[in-house]
Amino acid sequence: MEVTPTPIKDAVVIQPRVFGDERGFFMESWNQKTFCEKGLNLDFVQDNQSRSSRGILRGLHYQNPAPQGKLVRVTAGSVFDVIVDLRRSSQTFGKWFGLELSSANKTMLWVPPGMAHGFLCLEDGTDFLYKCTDLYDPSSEHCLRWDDPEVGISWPLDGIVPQLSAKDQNGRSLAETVGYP
Ligand SMILES: Cc1cn([C@H]2C[C@H](O)[C@@H](COP(=O)(O)OP(=O)(O)O[C@H]3O[C@@H](C)C(=O)[C@@H](O)[C@H]3O)O2)c(=O)[nH]c1=O
Repeated sequence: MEVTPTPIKDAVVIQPRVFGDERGFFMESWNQKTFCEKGLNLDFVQDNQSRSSRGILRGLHYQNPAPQGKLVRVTAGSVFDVIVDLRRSSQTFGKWFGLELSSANKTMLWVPPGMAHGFLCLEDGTDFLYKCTDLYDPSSEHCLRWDDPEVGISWPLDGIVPQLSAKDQNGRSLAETVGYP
């Protein structure tokens, strides 16, 4: 597998090794030893899956306290996945990074604790899978608004009018964010 840095400190793009044959393909989506050898010494305690239609935008979510690191990927369809650094001591505080994750490219993103995370679904029937380093804690969940001008995310909307949950429609700006130290 290949691990590539992103502009956000500690966040990396992971390209798994894919073994294709006449039956289809095989890949390791998580292997504690090989990830550890690449500097990703991770303990996961929860796995999640969501299905979305084209135009659904989930995010940008974070838990504070009890931040979650997330290893994210797509097994059907495609998304534009985004992280925003909320660590006030980080040189990239307030900066965003985004990339396409799809069943075709099989790319994964390691989202370290301290990020707001979300995605725009680009295809109907998209399945989004992720492993988390901490448990879901509704009492500590927050939402950074997807279109905060101070963050300035360039979403690939291409005519899409994003559809958000009621909770996400009430996301806060970066200035109002409960950030991390
Ligand atoms: C996130 C989560 C939700 N739920 C429940 C609560 C609610 O009734 C229902 C849907 O929850 P949400 O609307 O928060 O689901 P969703 O908008 O998909 O939330 C997810 O968005 C992406 C972008 C992330 O990064 C995740 O960490 C998570 O916040 O599922 C759990 O039981 N466990 C969980 O871990």
